[in-house]
Amino acid sequence: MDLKTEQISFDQLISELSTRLINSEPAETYECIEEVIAAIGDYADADRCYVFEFNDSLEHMTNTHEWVRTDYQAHISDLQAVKTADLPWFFEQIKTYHKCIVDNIDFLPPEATAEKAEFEREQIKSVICVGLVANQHLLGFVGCDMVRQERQWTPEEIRRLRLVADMVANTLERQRTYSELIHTQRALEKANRMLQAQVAQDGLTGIANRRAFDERITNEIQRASRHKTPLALLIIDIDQFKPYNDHYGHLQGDQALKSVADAMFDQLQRNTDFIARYGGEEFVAVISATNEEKTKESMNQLLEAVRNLKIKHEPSEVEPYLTISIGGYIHKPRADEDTEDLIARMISKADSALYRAKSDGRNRGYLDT
Ligand SMILES: Nc1nc2c(ncn2[C@@H]2O[C@H](COP(=O)(O)OP(=O)(O)OP(=O)(O)O)[C@@H](O)[C@H]2O)c(=O)[nH]1
Repeated sequence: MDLKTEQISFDQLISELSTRLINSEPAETYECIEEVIAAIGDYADADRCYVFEFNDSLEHMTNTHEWVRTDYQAHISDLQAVKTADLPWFFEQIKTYHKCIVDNIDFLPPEATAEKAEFEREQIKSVICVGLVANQHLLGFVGCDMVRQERQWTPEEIRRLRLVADMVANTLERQRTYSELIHTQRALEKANRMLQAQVAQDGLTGIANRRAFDERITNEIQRASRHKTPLALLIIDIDQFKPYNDHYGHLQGDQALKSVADAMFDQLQRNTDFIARYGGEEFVAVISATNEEKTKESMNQLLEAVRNLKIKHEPSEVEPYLTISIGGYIHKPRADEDTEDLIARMISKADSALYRAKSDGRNRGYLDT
């Protein structure tokens, strides 16, 4: 092949490879670079062709891609996180001139003793490396080794490797930007999820708030209507909480509210049911796919869980410890029922049952159907 024909065929190869890199998905970048260095190594008649990447502080370099001619030894596994300070002459060449060209390792300058030892270890006779620079950042280098014989690298070969280096550098830069973008996107999604959770959470007790309840009851009514299963709504109110606050103070009142919320939450968690703070010292629970018997059982468990806390309540006329009263309503939603009307009706029915529980002495639960 004469020089002109060879140049044309190389330019064609570069053009094909760069098209492939440009069109590659970020996930395919790694494989694409592998293909590029294999094509270049083979085309340039080198024995090895590789890419190294620096870490951000330029303290380490890692061999990320390697192509090796058949029967020659690969070195990628022993060239991971190599300290740049261990090859100071080489690193200086790449950093300052963005290239390091060695035709014959016997003619390396005296200060390159570490480099000579490393080249000998890898049986390298000649080597050429060109810096990967994108947006004025040195990302690494691409290089070719000659093991078979020495080689005088021509200006044309240096020019070609520079083209390859620019192509790889831009691809890596694009990949980094993409990874940063993904990272930012994940962080944003996480922040968003946390915000959403906060929006649905009661600040004092940490359980769901009224807003979350509104959403949940709507969904549960629609689900119960589709599955034709009964749904129970409970309103739970702490007994004689005003005298509790008056006697123990508002701060201790807050503490008691948290303990009651925790105990009820733990109790209902087992049934994958839902409890929210409805406001003040009032809570609301939704028990799905249930029946009268199971709902009464859940109500008794809630009453018992709060009694078992044994939170002292001296001024109470009910018990010497904190208790709750519960009003419930159980209903099988029909497809023709308006969800909003039904929510209002369920709340009102549960409220009436609660009123009766309070009137009959508190520390009890009534369920209406
Ligand atoms: N510590 C504290 N108290 C609250 C909070 N929200 C509401 N309360 C108090 O809860 C008490 C509710 O009192 P009432 O509605 O009169 O009812 P009660 O004393 O519990 O009596 P019964 O419900 O009839 O048993 C009021 O004193 C409110 O100040 C809160 O976030 N923290």
